Amino acid sequence: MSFLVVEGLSLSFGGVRAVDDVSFTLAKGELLALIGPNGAGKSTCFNMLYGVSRPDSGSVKLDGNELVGLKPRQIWRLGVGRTFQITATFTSMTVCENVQMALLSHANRTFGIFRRAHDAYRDQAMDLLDIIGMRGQADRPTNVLAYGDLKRLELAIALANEPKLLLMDEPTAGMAQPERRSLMKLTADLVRDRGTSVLFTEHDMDVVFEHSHRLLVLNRGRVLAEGSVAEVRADPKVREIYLGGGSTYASMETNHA
Ligand SMILES: Nc1ncnc2c1ncn2[C@@H]1O[C@H](COP(=O)(O)OP(=O)(O)OP(=O)(O)O)[C@@H](O)[C@H]1O
Repeated sequence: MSFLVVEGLSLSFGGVRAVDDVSFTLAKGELLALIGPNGAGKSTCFNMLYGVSRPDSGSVKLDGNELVGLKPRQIWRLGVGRTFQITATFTSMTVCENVQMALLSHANRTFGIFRRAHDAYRDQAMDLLDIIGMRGQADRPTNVLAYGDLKRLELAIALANEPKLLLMDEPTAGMAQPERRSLMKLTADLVRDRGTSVLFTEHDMDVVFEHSHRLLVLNRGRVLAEGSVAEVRADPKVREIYLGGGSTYASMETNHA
């Protein structure tokens, strides 16, 4: 059964139909890539799923619950996590404290109620750092971390909420190729081990082809194609919109042929 059901989602900005009658579904434990050229409507779609923008029309149902009209915090409470294009961590805190903050927030508590800040949820935070391979960096301040480590930390922070659905908006933006692959491999492992559903946007077609279970292609706000990696790659309409894309198209042609 579909866990997320999106139907007829539309939003215009002035005369621009940024998202135009978009419908799709996502199953439990599925990794769905939302791809398309610049300005296709991917971020606008994400913002509507997360309650940041309200659609002009359409419906977003998570496990039967309507999300349209809810605020981001309410959507987060229903088990939707999000990572951002620009990483958001508390730079004055350590790696572990950032995860502890997220765990406290999930438990609806604040520092200082029961234990000292340093101790609260430390063990659980360390478990999450284990998952992302950062236990050894637990007590480093986040402002000295390499960019790839920050992105992994951001994933741990999103996981602290035990999301049933994780929205990842260009999770590998700004990362070098090996780091990109390793972050998405980590995400794919989480999907497999925890049954989390993931919707992600990504410009790197190597990453998309390697890890997605299914692809949804947007162009000018509309769904252009949908299907398995092989189906989408073979679709002439998809090839056409990527023709001007240089390396992106080359990647479609060669690396995975
Ligand atoms: N707040 C806004 N006000 C006006 N127009 C907007 C706004 N947000 C997005 N748009 C327009 O809506 C269309 C879709 O933009 P969107 O950012 O969703 O695309 P995208 O697929 O995420 O692009 P990119 O890959 O470059 O991030 C574009 O034409 C964009 O200029």
